[in-house]
Amino acid sequence: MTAIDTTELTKRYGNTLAVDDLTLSIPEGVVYGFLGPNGAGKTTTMRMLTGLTRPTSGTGSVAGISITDRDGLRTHIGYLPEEPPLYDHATAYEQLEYAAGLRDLPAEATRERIDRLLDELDLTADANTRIAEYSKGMRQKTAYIQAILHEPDVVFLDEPTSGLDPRAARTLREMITDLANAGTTVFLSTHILPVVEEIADTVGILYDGELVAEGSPADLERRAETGETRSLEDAFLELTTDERDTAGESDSEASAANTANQRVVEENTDG
Ligand SMILES: Nc1ncnc2c1ncn2[C@@H]1O[C@H](COP(=O)(O)OP(=O)(O)OP(=O)(O)O)[C@@H](O)[C@H]1O
Repeated sequence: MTAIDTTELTKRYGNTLAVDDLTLSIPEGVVYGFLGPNGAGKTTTMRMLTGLTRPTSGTGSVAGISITDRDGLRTHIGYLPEEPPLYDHATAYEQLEYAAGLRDLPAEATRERIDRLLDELDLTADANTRIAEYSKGMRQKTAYIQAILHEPDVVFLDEPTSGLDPRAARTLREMITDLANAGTTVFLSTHILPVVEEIADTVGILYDGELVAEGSPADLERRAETGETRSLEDAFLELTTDERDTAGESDSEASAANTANQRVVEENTDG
C-alpha cells in the first residue's frame, strides 16, 4: 500500500497559488525528502497532508485515510512542525505524559517508551526541568518524541535537526532511519541537503508550488548538468532557478551564493 497519495492537490491563499496540482505516490516505509526554496509550498503541503489545512482542490490520503478526515488521521500520523506546540510551564516529562493521555496510550508501556526515547536523545537529566528553561535543541528533541510517541504509520518532520548539536543531529538521523526500517513512512522537509543525501530514499523538489523533480538522491545528482562533483545541491539549484533571474543580471547567482553560504552555516551546526 502507498502511505501518502495525492492527486492534483492544490492550495490557494487569495491570489497566491501555494501548492499547484501536486500528485504524489509514496510507498510505506520510505524516507521521502521534500525539498524546495523558501516559500515553495512545503509547509502548506504538510499542513494539508496532516489535515490542518483543507486543499482548495484535489484529493489526498495518508495511511489510507482521506486528508479531509482530520480525526481519522490523528492516530495514524505524527507531525513535528517548524514551531512545535509545547507548554512552557510543563517539564518534558509532563508534556509527553500529557500528549500520551490525549491519545489514550497505555500508561505503563508509554512511560517505558518515553524513558527510552528521552535516554536515546540524551534528555533524561533535564526531563524534569520546565520547558521554559530549555534550549532550542532540547525543545526540538521533546517535540520529536511527542511526534512519534504513539508510533504513527506516517510521520511528517519539518526541519527535525534544527537547533540540534552535531551529536544529537546524528542520533536523530539514525532514529529516523530506524523508524523507516521498522515500516514507518517519514516525510521529511529540510534545507540541510546532506541530511537528505544521507537518509532519504526518494527526494521530491517543489518549486513555486509545483513538483519539478522526483527520484533517489543519486538520480537527481546525475541529472545535475553543472558542478564539479554533481551534488544534490547542484541539482537543487538548477531545478529551482527562476529563468527570469538568469535572463537578467546576477540575482540568481546571488541567491545561489546565499544558499551555498547558508548550507555551510547549517553544516557547521549539524554534523
Ligand atoms: N496562511 C497563509 N496565508 C496566506 N499565504 C500563505 C499562508 N501560508 C503560506 N502562504 C503563502 O504560500 C506560499 C508557500 O508558503 P509555505 O510556507 O508553504 O512555503 P515553504 O516551502 O514551507 O517555505 P519555507 O521554506 O520558507 O518554510 C508562500 O507564498 C506563502 O507566502
